[in-house]
Amino acid sequence: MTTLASKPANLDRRLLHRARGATLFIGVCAALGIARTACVVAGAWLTASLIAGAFAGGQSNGSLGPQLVALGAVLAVRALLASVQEAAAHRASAGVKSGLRRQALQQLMRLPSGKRHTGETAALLVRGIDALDGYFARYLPQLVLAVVVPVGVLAVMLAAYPPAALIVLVTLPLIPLFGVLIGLYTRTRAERQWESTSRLAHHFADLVAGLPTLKAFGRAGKQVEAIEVTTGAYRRRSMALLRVAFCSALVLELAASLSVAVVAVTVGVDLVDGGMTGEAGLRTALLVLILAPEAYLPLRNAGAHYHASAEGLAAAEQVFAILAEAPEDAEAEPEPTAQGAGGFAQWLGKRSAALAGKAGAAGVAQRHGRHGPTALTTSPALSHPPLDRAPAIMFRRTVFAYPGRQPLPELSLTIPAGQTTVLTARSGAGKSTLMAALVGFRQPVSGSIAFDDTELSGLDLAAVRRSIAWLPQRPVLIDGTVAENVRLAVPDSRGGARASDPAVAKAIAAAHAPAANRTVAADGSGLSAGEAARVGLARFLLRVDLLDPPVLLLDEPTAHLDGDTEQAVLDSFAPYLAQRTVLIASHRSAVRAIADREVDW
Ligand SMILES: Nc1ncnc2c1ncn2[C@@H]1O[C@H](COP(=O)(O)OP(=O)(O)OP(=O)(O)O)[C@@H](O)[C@H]1O
Repeated sequence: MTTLASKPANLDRRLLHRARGATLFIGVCAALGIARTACVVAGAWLTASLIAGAFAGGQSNGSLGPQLVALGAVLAVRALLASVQEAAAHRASAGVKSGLRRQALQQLMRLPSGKRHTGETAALLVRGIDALDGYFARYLPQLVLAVVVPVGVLAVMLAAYPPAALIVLVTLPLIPLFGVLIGLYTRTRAERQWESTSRLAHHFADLVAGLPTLKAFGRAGKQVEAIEVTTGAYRRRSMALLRVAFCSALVLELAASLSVAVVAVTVGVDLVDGGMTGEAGLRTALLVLILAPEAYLPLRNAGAHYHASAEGLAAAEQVFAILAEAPEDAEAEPEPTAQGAGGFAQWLGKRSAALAGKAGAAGVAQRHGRHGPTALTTSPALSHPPLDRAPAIMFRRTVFAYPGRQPLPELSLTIPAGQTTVLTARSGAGKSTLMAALVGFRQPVSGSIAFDDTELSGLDLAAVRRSIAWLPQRPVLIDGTVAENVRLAVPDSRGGARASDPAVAKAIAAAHAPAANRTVAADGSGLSAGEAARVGLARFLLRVDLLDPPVLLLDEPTAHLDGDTEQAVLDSFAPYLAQRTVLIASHRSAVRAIADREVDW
């Protein structure tokens, strides 16, 4: 983990830089701080005058009335300013948090999947970023006050009674000095505390995900001990951090109290010695005594709130580490099959947003007419796929390799344009890998892939993806209904198109998928393997119908189906094969029967 101690100032700068409106917020804090300083001085002056007037000046209760009203008004304004500052701080904090979350999520979508643990990421983006409230809503406003208030108070004290101002001037730096020393110590502890939080979230998410397996093997009970150990570590670290926070608050309190005591003794001695006499002398003495603690208060508060902000800063450091990561492939988007269902939905969402961005005036079916009268009604917002005709696909001496595995054999293959080719190579030969490569989710280690005469590496990958409908071997499902899962083919997006209910219903019927309102769980439970495969197929058909892509990739489309259903499904997508470059991975004879050619290697 990048340590917070390494570049704290830099982190603050980055935080403020990322925070839209943070500069304005600091400006507001400074203005409110100046107003609050004026209130502090006015309140102290009125209180001192009231007391001195009553005791030394012999003023009657009636003549003190206006001063009492003025004091009440000053206190009310001071309270109002505090609440305005609080509201502004929470508003600024909410803006910063949502901005950071958005940026981190966008970046995570660009980064290769599987690099981070879900539980840890969720804890970072939810609880971790929430902890920034401590920084923006409490620490930062106090820091601004810690600069503005002491300066104002010192100036008044200097004018009223220079010796007291001198004492405050000398002792005031002790507060930030102690604060920094304690801060350096607590920073490491705050980081450890954040590590514990991440580990706990990580462990818990793993446990919940693996619970069915653990129950099946009778090991679920054993996990209670593991959870106890992790939560115990978390509790101990939280308590250690709290202990330090309490002790440091005590130290700062002590330093401030001793300094105020020195001021009080100096003023008291001067009063006794006769250096300050009469109503004016008493008023000055009281003014100095009331103002002295006010000079220390914001610094003490800033020190105390630093601890509240430390966890958020540790989390922010991790968010910045994510933001600084360079995506392996700037164009590449996360692989849906390798991701959680939410990731898949977002991936499709991004695609849909891209499609909406290139929206044309006419519907896809009208423009292309590949389907003739069978085409489903589409929204006019859906775009024309960028590859406007079915291309030939060439693999030229292409080699794929997975980390830690022997590279797959070199492949040289031409898939003719506008034909249906069935790949019948043995299991493990690389059929799925080849399809994933066509949508840019796998890169060959040598050789090349070309659409017609243009190499895939030279094409706009996003545009290529828009020209392809891909049915992976194991389509990803999300928690929801069958219809919601199917609709992910072209999901809703801001300003984007939405597949109509009849279009979804037609795709479900064509794929012989379960009823639209059937509930589906992300892990596929609630559906048989065949039903889940048909939900994926319905999603594929909907995408084909709405986007009219010239390239279709189907990975074992009928693997889990019985003979009759297989035939019915094949009949339903037969009309979509014409004039498209279609690649199907399958060994089934019914699938081979609909192909123009077969390829083995
Ligand atoms: N993520 C991965 N990590 C490591 N190895 C992998 C990964 N995915 C696939 N492989 C390996 O790459 C080889 C090709 O796999 P691929 O799934 O492309 O084959 P396939 O021809 O589609 O197989 P099947 O017909 O069984 O679906 C296999 O040996 C497989 O074990």
